[in-house]
Formats: sequence, structure tokens, C-alpha cells
Amino acid sequence: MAQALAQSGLHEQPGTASSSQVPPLVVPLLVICPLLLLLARFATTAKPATPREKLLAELPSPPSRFPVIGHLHLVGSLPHVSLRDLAAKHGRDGLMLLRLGSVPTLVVSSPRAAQAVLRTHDHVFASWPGSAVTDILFYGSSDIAFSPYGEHWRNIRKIVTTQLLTVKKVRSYRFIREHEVRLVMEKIGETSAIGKAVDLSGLLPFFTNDIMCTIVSGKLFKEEGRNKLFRELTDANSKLLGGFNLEDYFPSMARLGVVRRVVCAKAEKVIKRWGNFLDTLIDGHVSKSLVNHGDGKISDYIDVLLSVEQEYGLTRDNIKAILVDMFQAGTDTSSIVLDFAMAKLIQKPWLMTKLQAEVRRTVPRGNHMVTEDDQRDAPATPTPCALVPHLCLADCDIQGYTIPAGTRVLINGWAISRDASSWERADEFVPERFMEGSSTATADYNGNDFLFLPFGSGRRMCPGMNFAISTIEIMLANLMYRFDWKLPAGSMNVDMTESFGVTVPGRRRSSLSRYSHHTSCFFT
Ligand code: HEM
Repeated sequence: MAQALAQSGLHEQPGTASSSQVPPLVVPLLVICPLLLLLARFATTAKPATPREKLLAELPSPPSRFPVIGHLHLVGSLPHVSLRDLAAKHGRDGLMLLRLGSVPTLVVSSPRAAQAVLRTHDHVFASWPGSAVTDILFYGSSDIAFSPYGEHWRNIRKIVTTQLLTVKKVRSYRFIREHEVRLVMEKIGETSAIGKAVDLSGLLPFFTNDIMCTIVSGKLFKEEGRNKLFRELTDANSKLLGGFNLEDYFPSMARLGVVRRVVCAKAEKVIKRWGNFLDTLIDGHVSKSLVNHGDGKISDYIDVLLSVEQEYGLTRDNIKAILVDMFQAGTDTSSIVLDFAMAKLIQKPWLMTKLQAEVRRTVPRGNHMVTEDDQRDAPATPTPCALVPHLCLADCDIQGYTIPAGTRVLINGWAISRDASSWERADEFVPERFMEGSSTATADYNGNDFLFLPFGSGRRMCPGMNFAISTIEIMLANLMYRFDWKLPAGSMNVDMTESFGVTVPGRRRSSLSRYSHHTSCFFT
């Protein structure tokens, strides 16, 4: 045995030939490490050169900062978790400054600080930093989500909130939601008939995508199989928005011509495909509306946008940007929440049974599925929270610190909604906390209660909240009503509590797409 170990090199004695040879990387490391440590010391102790740097230097910040990369090395693969841990250690009053590359970024991790940013000084923080990639993918950032705060954003936000996402409009799409739910139930039923596991993570993105396709462009759209292409394009956007983008951390470097060309090349290709596709759809609607007025059918988003085109001075590119936004913001977000909720419920069978009993009690006997009429008492669906980047537009006082203009601000909604000083069993999935009888039953996700901000708050708050809640609730209620679920051994390979997506420093839902677990479930 000893001989075998010695031969394999695991049992070498000091002084033997192989241990006395210095591995090739050691010498450069011995030189580089002290140099880096020296530079890190210099970076953290150097006197601030400008008034802006002086203000930033006042903010609590982790000491271990390197030149060039700043604090990037401290942010792990789950940024929301790293940022929470760093803020607990180095932050003060829910505020902490990080240098992500060359970008000063204020991380906000307490309800009080979030309220100061998103309510008290909402107008100062209502913009976002901008990027070359979003300029390409969203037609000069002329959509709503990526548009800088200002007149154009106000105009587009007004269209979206008064024409596309009103409560009345969302209700009018009820039959589309119920139809798509029915199709998913049939698919699950068919899989059940042959005794196979159901791949919910595979089904749910198509469910939310298909709803959005019909709402954007009408029934024909899906029948022609175009929904698959939309899914592909939305995925391509998510990858571009969610990957590591040099520009987010080193904006001045990304302004160099060569670098910019490399960063933008892929985005140009993707938007060309979006453009061709959306132009065909819009042209189809234009010619249809010339021959067919007021046929009483529910109008889709393209119809609506064309009908207000002149009133709001919309260009063709503006219309396309809004449509891309609706897909990007409105599909993965809801499917991931559904996936997350189901995965968590399957891990807690007693809770699943309890919620199932509640859903089943509300549905009249003999009904094959839950409709939106049956949903008055549907269980609350807790939604995980995202990290959302904002940009400080003018020097602003927050809790005694002056935040200089140009600082990026990340609201770590995930950390806030798991703060042990606000929530009991803060890290656990406990939907009962939102049910009658619990001390937090009245916790409000409408952006008024800063303990819980799944849809954000203030001027940039999610305008798709009603849309999302309607989609999530009807699907979740039916999944629970129709089937009893259990998990095949070893099929859930990631703990979703820790992996649920948050955004990285670009206004994006990037890590939603990093949410790569696979929820396949058996049902009985
Ligand atoms: C569970 C699902 C969803 C969640 C958790 C969610 C969450 C969010 C959050 C946190 C923001 C940023 C708020 C801020 O900057 O403070 C946001 C923005 C936005 N969301 Fe949602 N969202 C969801 C579904 C939807 C849906 C279904 C739509 C559209 C159909 C939508 C459209 C938008 C748009 C357009 C914005 C940008 C608003 C602006 O910048 O003015 N979202 N969402």
C-alpha cells in the first residue's frame, strides 16, 4: 500500500527528488502576490483625489480592494448572497460601497435605506446606467426598462401602464391564460399516462412565452409556430444581458473602438433577427387593420400600439423596443417564480398538501380545472426578489452620507426579504407567513412595504405586477388542484433558495437565466 501511494506521488517524503523541484508557477506567484498586496494597500490608503472620491471614501466599504478590479474578487457566483454577507460584515445602516471594476456601486440592504432611495429620493435614483448592448437590443434603449429617466421614459411608461398592462386589459386576457393552462395540464396528463416524470422547468418557460406571444400578436402567431422563434430570441437576449459584460465594470475601456465592436457584434446579430421578425408581424397588423375595423375581438399588443402610434409620437423602432421589453420582462420572470414555488412545495409535502386542500376547497365539485372565478381565496404566492441597478443622478443625502452623482445603486431585494430582524425563519420558504393569522400576513408586495420588494418600488416599479400575479396564480392553482406531486430521487440538483436569480450590475434579469436546475417531478 505504502509503495502504491509513493508511486502515485501522494506519499512523498520531504527532500525527495520531486518535492525539491519548484513548480513553474511558484516563482511568478511569489513576485506577483506581494506586488498585488502592495497595490491593494495603496488603493485603499491613497488619499482621495477629487471631491467625488472624498464623498465615496466616507462610505463604509470592505478594506480588501485591488487596483483595476476593485472589489470584484469578493463577489462570488451568487452575487446576491455575496453582497448580503459583505454588507453584514462591512456595511453600516444598510449601506455599503463596492468598487466593481472601476464603477462605484452602492449596495442597499436594509428596508430603511431602500425606502430612502426608492421613495424619499426616488426622482434622484430613477435612472439606470445605460450600456452599448442594451442600446442595440432595445433600439437605442428606447423601450421602458432600459430607457434613462426622462421625457421619453415617461411617455413610454404611460403607454405601457395605461394601454398594455391595466387591470382591465390584464383581465381581458383571462381566456388566453386559461387556454394555455389547459394545454399544459393536457401535456402533464399525457406524460402521466405513460408513467414518465414531468419536466416542469422545461414546460413552464413555454407556458409564459406562449401566453405573451398570443397577447402580443394574436392567435395566428402561435398556430404558425412562431412562438418557438420568440423563445429562442428571448433566450439569446438573456444570454447577452446576463453574461459578463466588460462595459458594466470598465465603461471607459469599453468605449474603445475595437472593444466596442467585439462587445456589440453578437447583439447586432440578435437584433437583426428580432427586427426582421417584428417588422413582418407589425406589417401584417397594419394591412389587417386597413381592411378590418372594429370586429369586436380583443386587441393584441401590436394592435394597441399601432392605435396610439400617432397620439404618442411612436416610431417603428419604439414599437419594436416595447415589444422586445414585454417578452424580456414578462416571460422568464413569471416562469421562474412558478418553478421556484413548485420546487419548494415539492420539497415540503405537508405544505403542498395544505395548500392543495385550500385550492380544492374553493373549486366547485366536478370542475376539471381551476378558473379565475374560483381564485378569490387562492393562496398567496411568495415571489423571490431581484437585485435592481439604479443610477444616482445628483449628489444626494442618504442616512447621513452624501452619495455622489454617477454612483450606481444596487437594491439587494433578496437580502432585505431575508433579513432576520424583519422576518421569522428568514431563510426558509414559509408561505404561511403571508396567510391569515401570521404576524406578517399583511406584508404587501405593492412597493409600499420595504420589507418585501419583489416588484421593486417607486417610479421604476414593475408595471407588470398584475399580469405576473394572474399568470402565476392560475397556473399554480391548477398544478396543485389537478395533480399530487413528488420528486424523483436525485432530480433536484440545486438548492433554489440560494440560486434564485438576481440581476448583476446592468439592468437585467441575468441570473434568472443562470437558474439552471432541473425540476422534474413525478405525480400520482
Ligand atoms: C414574477 C414576475 C415579475 C417580477 C418578480 C418582476 C420584478 C420586477 C422588478 C424588481 C423590476 C425593477 C423595479 C425597479 O427598478 O425598482 C421590474 C421592472 C419591470 N418589469 Fe417586472 N417583474 C415581473 C413580471 C413582469 C411582467 C409579467 C411584465 C410585463 C408583462 C413586467 C414588466 C416590467 C417592466 C416593463 C419593467 C421596467 C419598468 C421601468 O423601468 O419603468 N414584469 N420588474
